Amino acid sequence: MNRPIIALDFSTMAEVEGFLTQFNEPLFVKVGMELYLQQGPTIIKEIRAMGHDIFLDLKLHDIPNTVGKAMAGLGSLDVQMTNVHAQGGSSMMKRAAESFKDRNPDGILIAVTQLTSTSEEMMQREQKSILSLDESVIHYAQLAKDSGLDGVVSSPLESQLIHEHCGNDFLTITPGIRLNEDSKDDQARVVTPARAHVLGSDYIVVGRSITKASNPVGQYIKVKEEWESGAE
Ligand SMILES: O=C(O)c1cc(=O)[nH]c(=O)n1[C@@H]1O[C@H](COP(=O)(O)O)[C@@H](O)[C@H]1O
Repeated sequence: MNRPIIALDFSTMAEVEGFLTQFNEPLFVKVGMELYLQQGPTIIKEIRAMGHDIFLDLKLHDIPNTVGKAMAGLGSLDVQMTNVHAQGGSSMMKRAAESFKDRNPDGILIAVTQLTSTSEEMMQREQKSILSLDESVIHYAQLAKDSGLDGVVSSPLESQLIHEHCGNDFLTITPGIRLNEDSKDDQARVVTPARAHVLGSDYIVVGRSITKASNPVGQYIKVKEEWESGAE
């Protein structure tokens, strides 16, 4: 079972250090826009030096040339996973994959399908999509697969469908994870770690349930046990 990925949604190195030094094991952590855009590439070096694996989540979405060039930079950083937005299209994703894999052949490149903060009602009202949420996620997953990516980001609610359409080796990375007692915050499609296991997600991404807990290590262990056992 892959370790739960902890979203380090902090803005300073001091907060990151304060959080990570509580743990006595190598973690898989996510560095997102909030942290990377304020601390830059140094944060990657610092976290790698502490022995943790990194998912660099910048969700690149621009014209193919720009994303290709930006991915060349990210490919030179020592990260284990990174992502783009599938809505940027197949040419953009192909350029991203070429640039990233050229420099980091073992790195995992994934694409966001529909954000877990998006509901079906919102998708149809704001994106004017004629597809259902499931259809849209499958469409983008297939496009990402055909463009040479390793997997997609979605809610665990779509993991089974993605595996049915794109195969079991195509990775499903799933945020929007909440324990039963947690609030949903700004997420629309939420699932417990146990349910994500049952639905066949390959990775779960967990932020506030762990980072805002009074005992983050205890909460991480709880999430990990639920995720590994599939029982709440
Ligand atoms: O790409 C992501 O990681 C991502 C995609 C998505 O659809 N939804 C989503 O929540 N995320 C990220 O996953 C994390 C979820 O955080 P929490 O809601 O605090 O658990 C955040 O850092 C989001 O940026």
